[in-house]
Amino acid sequence: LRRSPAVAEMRRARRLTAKLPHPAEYPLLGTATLLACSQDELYDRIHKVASDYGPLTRVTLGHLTFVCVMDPRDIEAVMTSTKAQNKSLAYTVLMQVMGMGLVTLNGDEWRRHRKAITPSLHLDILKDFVHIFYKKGVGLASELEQRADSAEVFDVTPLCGACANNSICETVMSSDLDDDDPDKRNFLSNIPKALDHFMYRVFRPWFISSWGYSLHPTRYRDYVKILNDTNSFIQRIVREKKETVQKTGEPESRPKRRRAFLEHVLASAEGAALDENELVEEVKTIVAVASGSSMDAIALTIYTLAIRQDIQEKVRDELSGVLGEGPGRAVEHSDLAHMQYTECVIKEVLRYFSIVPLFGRTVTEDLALPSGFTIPRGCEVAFWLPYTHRDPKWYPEPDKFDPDRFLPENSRGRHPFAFVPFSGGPRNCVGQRYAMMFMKTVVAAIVPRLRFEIPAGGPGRIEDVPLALNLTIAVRGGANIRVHRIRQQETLG
Ligand code: HEM
Repeated sequence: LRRSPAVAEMRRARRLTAKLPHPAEYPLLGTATLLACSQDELYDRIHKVASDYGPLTRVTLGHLTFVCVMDPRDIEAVMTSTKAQNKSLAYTVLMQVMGMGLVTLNGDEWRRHRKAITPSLHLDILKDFVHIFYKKGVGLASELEQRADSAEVFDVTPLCGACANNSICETVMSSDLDDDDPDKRNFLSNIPKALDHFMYRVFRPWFISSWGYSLHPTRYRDYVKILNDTNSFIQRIVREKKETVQKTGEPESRPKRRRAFLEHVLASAEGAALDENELVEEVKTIVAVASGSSMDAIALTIYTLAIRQDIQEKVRDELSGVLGEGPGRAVEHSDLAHMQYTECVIKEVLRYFSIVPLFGRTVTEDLALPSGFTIPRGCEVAFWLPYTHRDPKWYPEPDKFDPDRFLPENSRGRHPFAFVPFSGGPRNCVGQRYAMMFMKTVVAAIVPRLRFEIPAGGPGRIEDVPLALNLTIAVRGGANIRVHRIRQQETLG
């Protein structure tokens, strides 16, 4: 675990950042009182602080000093600097929930894990996952069709969560896990609960240490049970897979198509660098980070299409051109390159909503930024993407939802770090290609089959969608929609 910086260093960091614009700070707690609110209010509160004091702001939480960096030129300097490759101290809590894997590790440990994991997320391996993504997308479509028959209004997020979680379980852990396995069901339902605990603690410094959290007995009991159940389920899967590989020489002898990510790691020379416990931690990390982000990205894409019927129709037109009329044929990997407009819509969703909006680093040596300020060592850095992704300097009319911004001719000249939904530099998202393939395939499975609509009383404009922050972004009050089956003659014109 990382230690807090020494007292002298913390004082220096506080002193040297004092001139940065910042909201009111109170003794001992700093700005924490401003941020200790419900998750429903959190997004708006942080965004107001960023808008009032950005693009370079100081926020203090207890003894920690954060510099919030929101200009793309400064973001690039931090994300690519060797002085800022370690994660923020706030990740100490995340480590307990997610495991000691890529998201939370630092230094040589992180480098060793990244080297062991990256080859098993290679394009050649991901290509074989497309048929699983498609199968799960069709499963989501049939769940939605049942709601179409009853004409009900419902929150689409949990269904997207089930689709994402099942895809991840099958592609990351095991392709032969039964959906009715009670441990698997318990595991999947625990992921969002674990992340809730994280968000609750991270903005309440008095709950950050385990001892502090144990003073809240009900929450703490629930938290410990979730952790124990999660660990034992993943241990079981890793052991089973390892035994199979040792006993039968699998997965080398098994058709490549049916292998999950974990089996690739176990079979690879690079993966041998991780022992069984490290592998458990890594799987825990990947499942946790991939599931919430993929769920919210799909739910927000559907919600956006429900609000913007014109964009929904354009996506459907493009898909019928690629896959054929009606539901079309099954998506193949080679089809994805022909879904240019669909990709632009997904990228605009990632810009507009910044699915993982907040993450951070720590600065190990003084770090000079292009804007002129030097971040003192011992400071934590926070990135708040909703500010960066809506900066009018890079996105004219930033509050307008416009997928055409991502056409190649309209992206020219934009700073590469003005669009960082997957972070950037050496610690970027290792699953970014997986995520884009998953989202495109699921959209291609559902949009030809169903029409999405916002019920009366819902937001008429994307600008009016209220957002909640729970590590990832979701629609406050639920992504409530209504769906209709698409009849064949409608698509035939
Ligand atoms: C829409 C979906 C996704 C979004 C928006 C997203 C975004 C991000 C962001 C912003 C980070 C940096 C976090 C930080 O610095 O603390 C990150 C890291 C990471 N993501 Fe993703 N992610 C997505 C999906 C996935 C998927 C599907 C996987 C795995 C298959 C994945 C695995 C990871 C891992 C392992 C890291 C840590 C990388 C490292 O530090 O070396 N993510 N992601």
